[in-house]
Amino acid sequence: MGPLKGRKIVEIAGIGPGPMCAMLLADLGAEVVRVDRTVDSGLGLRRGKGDDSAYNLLARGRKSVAVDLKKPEGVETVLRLVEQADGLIEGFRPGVTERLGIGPDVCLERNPRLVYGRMTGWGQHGPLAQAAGHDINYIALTGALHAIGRKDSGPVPPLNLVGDFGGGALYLAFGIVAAMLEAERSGKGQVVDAAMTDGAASLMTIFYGMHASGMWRDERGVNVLDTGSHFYEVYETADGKHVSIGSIEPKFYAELVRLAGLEGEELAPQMDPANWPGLRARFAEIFRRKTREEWCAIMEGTDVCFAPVLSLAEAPGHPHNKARETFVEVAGIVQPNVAPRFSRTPGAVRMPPAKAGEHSREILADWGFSEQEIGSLLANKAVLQQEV
Ligand SMILES: CC(C)(COP(=O)(O)OP(=O)(O)OC[C@H]1O[C@@H](n2cnc3c(N)ncnc32)[C@H](O)[C@@H]1OP(=O)(O)O)[C@@H](O)C(=O)NCCC(=O)NCCSC(=O)C(=O)O
Repeated sequence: MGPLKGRKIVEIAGIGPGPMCAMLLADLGAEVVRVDRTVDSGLGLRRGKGDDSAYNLLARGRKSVAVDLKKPEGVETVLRLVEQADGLIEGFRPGVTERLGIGPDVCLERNPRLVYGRMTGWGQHGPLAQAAGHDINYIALTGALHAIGRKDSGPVPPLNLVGDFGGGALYLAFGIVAAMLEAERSGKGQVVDAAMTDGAASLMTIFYGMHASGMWRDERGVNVLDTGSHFYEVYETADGKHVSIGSIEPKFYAELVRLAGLEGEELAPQMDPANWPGLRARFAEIFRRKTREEWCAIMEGTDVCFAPVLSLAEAPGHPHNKARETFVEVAGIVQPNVAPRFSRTPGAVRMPPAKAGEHSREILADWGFSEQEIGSLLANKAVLQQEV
């Protein structure tokens, strides 16, 4: 099931955004084969409890073949998968796949329709292209990191959501799907260069417009949406928890004022930034008077634009999330469900994360390798079968 059913993708396993992109495509029905390493790269998930791979949720929905790409037979194995694929995902430093022998030129020669998806931080070229980095560095270069945080605080890294996942995985997924659509018409594949700096910069588009118009000051924590205003804020409640308020429009703000019990009070005008610190102090004092639950009873589901701030442990249990099955339990682990939703061809979490090389024999057989070929690849350790 899923709108990408029938599409075949080869994922050369990496970290962070590449696996997330592969997960998104697999959730929507693509048949993704994950090419893992034959030895532990040391880049995997750090051990929490139990078996690492079971908790590596970004690896869900697809089978794994473990291939040693430093062996010519391993390279040839991947190229044979590539011949049959619609797309490929890789997330190494620029030049790594070329040196391994699975670069875009070689792959597109084997399969001219292939969409070759490349996930990096800095992109395939530019002065920083060869430097190591992580999300925090990539978003630092886009204006995004500078903009996030409170007045008088330093920048606050927004987890690795903006670079790895928003600016990286999602743009690569979008790029791969767009290029696959184009390949259907032209018969030609191409390279998709998804750089997290480009993606994170793209996510900042609206702020560049607001800045150019004079509506956004190039400082943290003094603007409408960056906790500068009192009506787009999180407030602490009597029990030390928090609620989120997003009452931007005057009619929704009026509802906030009413349900906060401030209707009778002479409040300074909402939209003048000069009034924001004073109004924030007033609302902070009001919200501290009741618990989060009590505020939910008053404001949740109204047009205040309100929601309780839930923790990871709490979120899956919220009635709205439960009603919509926003979270799902797979193999005993609660996790976010597939998004978005399709009316005719819904996606699904098809399987829990595989161990590296768990399906090596099965994948190769499915993709047309003979018993003899599989036996020889296993014998010379170009491919490893993990026994589970
Ligand atoms: C993350 C990295 C800095 C990690 O750097 P390195 O550990 O030095 O890896 P490189 O990419 O340079 O090279 C990968 C090496 O793995 C080897 N390699 C890969 N697959 C295989 C298999 N199957 N078999 C054998 N060898 C393999 C490959 O030949 C390279 O080795 P050699 O042949 O010996 O060179 C880089 O991969 C990178 O810049 N990637 C793009 C951006 C990125 O993903 N950033 C992190 C996002 S995650 C994040 O931000 C976060 O988690 O937080």
